[in-house]
Amino acid sequence: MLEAFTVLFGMSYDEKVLYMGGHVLDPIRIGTGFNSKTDLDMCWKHYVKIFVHPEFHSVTKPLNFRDISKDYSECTRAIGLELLKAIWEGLGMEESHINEALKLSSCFQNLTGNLYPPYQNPDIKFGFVPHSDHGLLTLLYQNGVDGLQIKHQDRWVSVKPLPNSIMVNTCDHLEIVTNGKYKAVLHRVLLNTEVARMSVATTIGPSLDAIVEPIPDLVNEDFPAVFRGMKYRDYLEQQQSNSLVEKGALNLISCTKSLSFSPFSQDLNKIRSPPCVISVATISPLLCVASPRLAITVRRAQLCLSVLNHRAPPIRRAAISTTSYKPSKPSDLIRPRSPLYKGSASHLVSAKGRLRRCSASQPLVRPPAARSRGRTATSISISSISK
Ligand SMILES: O=C(O)CCC(=O)C(=O)O
Ligand SMILES: [Fe+2]
Repeated sequence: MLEAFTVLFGMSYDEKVLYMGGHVLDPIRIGTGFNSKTDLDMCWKHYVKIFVHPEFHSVTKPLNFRDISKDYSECTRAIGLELLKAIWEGLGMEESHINEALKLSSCFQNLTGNLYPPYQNPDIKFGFVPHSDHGLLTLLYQNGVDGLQIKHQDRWVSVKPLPNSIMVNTCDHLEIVTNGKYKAVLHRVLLNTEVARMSVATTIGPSLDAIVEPIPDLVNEDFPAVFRGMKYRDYLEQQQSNSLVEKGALNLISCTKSLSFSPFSQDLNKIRSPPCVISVATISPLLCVASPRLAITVRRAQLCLSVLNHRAPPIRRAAISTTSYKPSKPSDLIRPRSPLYKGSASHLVSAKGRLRRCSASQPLVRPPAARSRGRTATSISISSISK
């Protein structure tokens, strides 16, 4: 898949311009930064974003892109849905019940190729600014170049790309539907001055028409709903149309009242009025596999309280280890080809609305997977770190 995106990024401006500058809900978009209209100077990257489910879309060139991306999307969707099943089970929730609430049979899935050309400029720090993803889970494949970091216990921690592995990030809608039991993981990408980084991210979310709110089974007196319901399509549009500011979109639908946790209920009663924000992600909930404690951080201005001792939902391990991404087409990403990307110029980098050329003459580092002919991606690393 990386290879197909590499060819796509390397195509001429004329071939790509068709997909540039559209609406955030257009099924195929090519651009620069996060949202070309709002944050040109903040994210040093190019992207291709394609909606692949419930309707499958594809660019027409490169010619093999359609087949490869269809195959990749189907495999990763199967993994994502299997992981979600394990999560529902761990929380003691009825699978059918939650699938209905999120309308998962017509779940939304997008496929994003990210290209971060090497760059050195003291004014631009990030390939991708700190953010959380909008969906339920994001499955991420990287080309082996460092840069990705996640926020863990208020510190940014580098996540080493593991060869042949897909990393899983928990996203905003998992936090919403589980009423904050699972936290969307904050992540960012630092710029690399030497080599280009590439990643393929596929996010699986509820149906675009689902109005998502905390599932009633997880709402009670001790844990009142921490988010308001919102249609996923509206959330997506809002999140994608604005600058990404950490968990800005999620915070907008955070409830600011009725916080009555013990043992801090007294303190929390004092901070019922806005702008109290609950559930800033300090721990990726999937880290619960390793850590049985889930921290919920409640913040109001400078005030931080930690509510601990909530038992973390167990993950059904079998679900994680029995499913893996197996490219079924020989043309897929693991086929070696050297170098992946050479000498061509990309016109995609723009600043303040002007398109300017960016030479990407440095070859991309070959993904570790490419070195081992015929190997499949066999492991899934959960987005988190072990201490
Ligand atoms: O390139 C990466 O590793 C991260 C990409 C990402 O966060 C995203 O596409 O949402
Ligand atoms: Fe992301």
